[in-house]
Amino acid sequence: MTATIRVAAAPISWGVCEVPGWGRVLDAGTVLGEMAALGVQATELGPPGYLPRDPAELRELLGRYDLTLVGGFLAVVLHENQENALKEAEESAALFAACGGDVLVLAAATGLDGYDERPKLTDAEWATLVETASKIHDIAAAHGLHTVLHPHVGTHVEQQAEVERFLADSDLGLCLDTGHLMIGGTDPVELAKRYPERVGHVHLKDVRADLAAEVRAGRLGYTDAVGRGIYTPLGEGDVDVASMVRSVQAAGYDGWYVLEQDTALGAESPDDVPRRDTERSLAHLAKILDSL
Ligand SMILES: O=C1C[C@@H](O)[C@H](O)[C@@H](O)C1=O
Repeated sequence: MTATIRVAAAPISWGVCEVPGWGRVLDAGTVLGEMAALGVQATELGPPGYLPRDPAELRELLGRYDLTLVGGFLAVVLHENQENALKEAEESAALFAACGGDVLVLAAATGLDGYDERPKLTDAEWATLVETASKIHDIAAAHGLHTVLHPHVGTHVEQQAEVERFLADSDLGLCLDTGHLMIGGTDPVELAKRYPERVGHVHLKDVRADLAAEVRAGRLGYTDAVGRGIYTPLGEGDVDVASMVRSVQAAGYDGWYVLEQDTALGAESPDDVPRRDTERSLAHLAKILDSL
């Protein structure tokens, strides 16, 4: 029997990223049209400037492509300037909820542009980070959303010790992003098995282990690694996606599986790369579901 799961896509697979100067950006009509043509049901929102932020306009646009909204990613500084983080969270949560979203995916931004550098936090700043995340959880809950912390390269929750520290210090669930976890040195399958009750959202990515090791060792910058193809379609890298899906399904996970292959389109990259790669990921996922 084929298991039924909720599958969504994310704009980053089409090169749409919150990092200034990341790469060539395809227009929203192309991205949404291709998502719909591939048969995904929903999308994460993507960064400001990509889709309208007026709820009625956004609902109308997504509706035109038969897509619903999962929620969205909010990378914001949590370790200082709490008032600003709470204001941004309130605005994002109100928008996600008004458009039918159910999850706020939070990342502990450094305050620098991009994900290549990471200043160290003091214990006091870490405590503020945890407290701000908890307050954002409450703000989102008031809008009917759940909040998950997304361990992410180039943020303050990247490496295994930081993921474990966050799990110990906070009650929040995690966005289990198989790619960012692996690059940060955490085995996503093992994490999912150890903390099944903390998996609140899933971003499915595949990653080349050789390039991930170079990034971890500090011999390759993250942006350069993305340019060299550290992210691959599902099934073509070194993440055990099948075991991950089996493990979270067996634990009763019933949230979204968001297909995300972080992509930076160069001036010469063909426009059809994101669609082709996502199609390959969907085919791999379908095989996994057939085997459940
Ligand atoms: O969840 C995510 C949102 C993206 O926009 C971000 O750049 C990417 O790395 C990611 O994992």
